[in-house]
Amino acid sequence: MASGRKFYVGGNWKMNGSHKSIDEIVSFLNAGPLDPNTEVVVSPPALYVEYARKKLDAKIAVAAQNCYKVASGAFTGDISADMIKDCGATWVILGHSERRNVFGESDALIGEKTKYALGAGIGVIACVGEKLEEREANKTTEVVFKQMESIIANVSDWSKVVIAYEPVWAIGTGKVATPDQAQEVHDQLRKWMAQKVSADVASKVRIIYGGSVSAGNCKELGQKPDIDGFLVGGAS
Ligand SMILES: O=C(CO)COP(=O)(O)O
Repeated sequence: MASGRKFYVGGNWKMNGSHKSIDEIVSFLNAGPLDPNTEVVVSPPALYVEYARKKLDAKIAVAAQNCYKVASGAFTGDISADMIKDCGATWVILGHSERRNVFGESDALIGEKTKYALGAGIGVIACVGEKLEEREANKTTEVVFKQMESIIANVSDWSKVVIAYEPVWAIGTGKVATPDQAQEVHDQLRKWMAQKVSADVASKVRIIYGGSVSAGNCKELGQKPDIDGFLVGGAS
C-alpha cells in the first residue's frame, strides 16, 4: 500500500453462513480492535445482508455479492442496488469470477450493473481476473484490460469504486499469487487506468487482491506498493 490510499479489506462469504455463524463472526468483528486506517467490509449472502447490517458496528460496512441492472421488475430471484441500499448496505461486489464463470455473466452486463449501482448510490467492488490457461498463454493483461473496458465505460464516480484483481486460478485453490505476481498485475492495471481514465484516478483508486488470501500470506502481499487491500473468501 502506498500513496495515501486507505487499505480496504473485504470478506466475501459467498453462499455460506447462517444466523448462528453470522452471530459468531459479528461478535468477533464488533469486539476486535480494528485498524482505523483500514476500511473493513463484509459481504454475506443477500438474504443475510440486512441481518448482518443490523448487528454489525457502524465501523464495518456491508456489501451485497451481486445485483441486477435495474431498480425493480420481473426478474425472479434477483435483487437491485436500491434494495441493497434500503437494507443498509453500501457496497456491492460485481463481476466476481463465480458470476462470470458459473452464471455466465458477460462484460457488458457487468458494465451495466456497475453503472446502475453507482447511480443508485452503492459503491462497487469490481472484480477482474484471468483463468489459468489465459495466464499460461501470456494473456493476463489482455483479459483483465478487456474486462476493465466495460467497467470504466460505466463509472461516473471513481471514489465509489474499488477494483479487485482476482486471478481465477487462485480462488479457493490455496494457490495464492506470489506478491510479485500480484504486484505486477496491479501495477499494469494502475498504468492502464492512468492512460484510459486519468493519472489522478489511477493514483487514487484502490486495487485489492483476492485469491487464497490468508492470515499467513496477507502481510507480505499487503507490503507491495500497488496492493491496497484484499477480497478474502474462505479465510473470511
Ligand atoms: O473469491 C474470492 C474473494 O472474492 C477469493 O476466495 P478465496 O479466498 O476462498 O480464494
